[in-house]
Amino acid sequence: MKISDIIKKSTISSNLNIKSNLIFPLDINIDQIDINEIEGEFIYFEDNKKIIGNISKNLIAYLQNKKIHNFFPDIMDKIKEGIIAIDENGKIFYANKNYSKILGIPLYHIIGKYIQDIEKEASIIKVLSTHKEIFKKNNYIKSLNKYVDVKILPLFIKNEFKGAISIFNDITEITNLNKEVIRISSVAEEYNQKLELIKELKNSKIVGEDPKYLELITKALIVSKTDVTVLILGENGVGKDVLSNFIHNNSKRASKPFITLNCATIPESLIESELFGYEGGSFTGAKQKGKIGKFQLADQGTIFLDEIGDMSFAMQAKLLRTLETGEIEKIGNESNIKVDVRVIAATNQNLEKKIEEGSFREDLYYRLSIITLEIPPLRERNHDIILLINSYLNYYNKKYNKNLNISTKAYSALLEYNWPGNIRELKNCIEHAVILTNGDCIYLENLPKKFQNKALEDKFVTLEELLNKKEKEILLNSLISNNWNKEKVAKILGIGQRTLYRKIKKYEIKLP
Ligand SMILES: Nc1ncnc2c1ncn2[C@@H]1O[C@H](COP(=O)(O)OP(=O)(O)OP(=O)(O)O)[C@@H](O)[C@H]1O
Repeated sequence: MKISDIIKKSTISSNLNIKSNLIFPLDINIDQIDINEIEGEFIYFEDNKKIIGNISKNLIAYLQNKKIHNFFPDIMDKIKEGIIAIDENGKIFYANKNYSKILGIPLYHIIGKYIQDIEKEASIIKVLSTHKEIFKKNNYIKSLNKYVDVKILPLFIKNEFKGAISIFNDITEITNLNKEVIRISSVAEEYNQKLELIKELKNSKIVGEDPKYLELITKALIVSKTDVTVLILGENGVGKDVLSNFIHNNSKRASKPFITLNCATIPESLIESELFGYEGGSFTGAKQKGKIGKFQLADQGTIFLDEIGDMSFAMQAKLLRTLETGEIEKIGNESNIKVDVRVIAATNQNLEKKIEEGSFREDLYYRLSIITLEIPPLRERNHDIILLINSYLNYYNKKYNKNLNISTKAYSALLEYNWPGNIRELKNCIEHAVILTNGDCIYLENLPKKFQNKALEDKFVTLEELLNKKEKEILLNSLISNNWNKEKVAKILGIGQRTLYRKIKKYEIKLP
């Protein structure tokens, strides 16, 4: 310890007539003072030939007795920072225990070695030439995959450069925690965007009782209990998104994120960063903070890759690698990151045909289609059309604060329609009608134009077709308005119950 560190400086009158053997230079080390030669109570110190303060002999004796350098290694080992000191050539002459613990290298591998041989890119090496201090926050040490806050100070003795000391904190845990916080808040952001959709899904629930559809839901329920990759096939608007949500919600991952990526709406150039993310500053135009990809957002949860048929061939290879290794390659980050994600993909395209054409990878197809669920189009789920009309009428009545019924004509028109846009089209059509209808009933003219054109086409059918149509309409009308009570309907229409059943079968009327 130096005197200059502990003395209170003040100019002392030179009239004191101090003996010269009581005066020492200010930069002297405590241990260099020979206490036995001192007679008086105080020892005086001078700087530039001026006495600038004194310290009691007792204090000097006490400090000499304590021999601070004996405690020094122990103190240094007890602080949580890692410390290393090198001489002016880079040779390591000191490292505390925490240095060895943080870096996972035993001290005997460090002391006496050159820092240049141990960590080629260590910042302390720079100080050997600049003689300037360095403070770095959140410094990434590549070889150890650790983050540290580091202070590096040059060491001088009598203005001569003698080496450098580096003091650093391991902040890997905090950094990782921070990353997790950022990831979670990105998930929350993603969820916020979907809140409206989720609200709607909750209210509308899954509707479907058609045997084909029920078989599909049962299969989905079995599959949901496993982690296997699922490929959902089906035309636009049949409910692929709904089904993948259903699988996630019934899986053990239900409380974890469900993240969606529509491969058709993301430009080819962005899809890799959307899926895998990138490190800050890894390419021109990259955000400073970097970006967390959907795979990382979905960690422990499910990722839904919609319109997978639109993914580019190059991207398909990267996706396959992730599916096979369970790791992602973040752009700008050399080490791969492990993720635990269940993958559900969907498409309305014929992937086998795409394989033949050479635009879809066969190996990816087999990896994705371990389980394939095909959703039947709405036109093949006659009975579900009725259920969906009723369900959406209910839903939109509530939403728009109305209490509308549907006229028989409008009902028949909806039932006979071919529904190329499937459930989405039906849903939109009911919403359209509910919004535009004043009064208490939705009539044919309240439906979108395409249904009215269909009604006009009726003029060109044969008499028999027209009669059949009318008969079906009357039957349906009676069944609906009598709550599907067949006995009552047969009575009202003046026909036997058997005849009624025959006609129901003939006109393929599905009973609820
Ligand atoms: N079984 C169902 N019961 C009630 N509503 C459904 C059902 N299936 C789908 N829907 C509704 O139909 C609409 C279309 O569904 P979804 O988006 O899941 O279809 P998709 O097949 O994924 O469409 P796309 O091919 O355009 O991606 C949504 O509004 C959804 O709520």
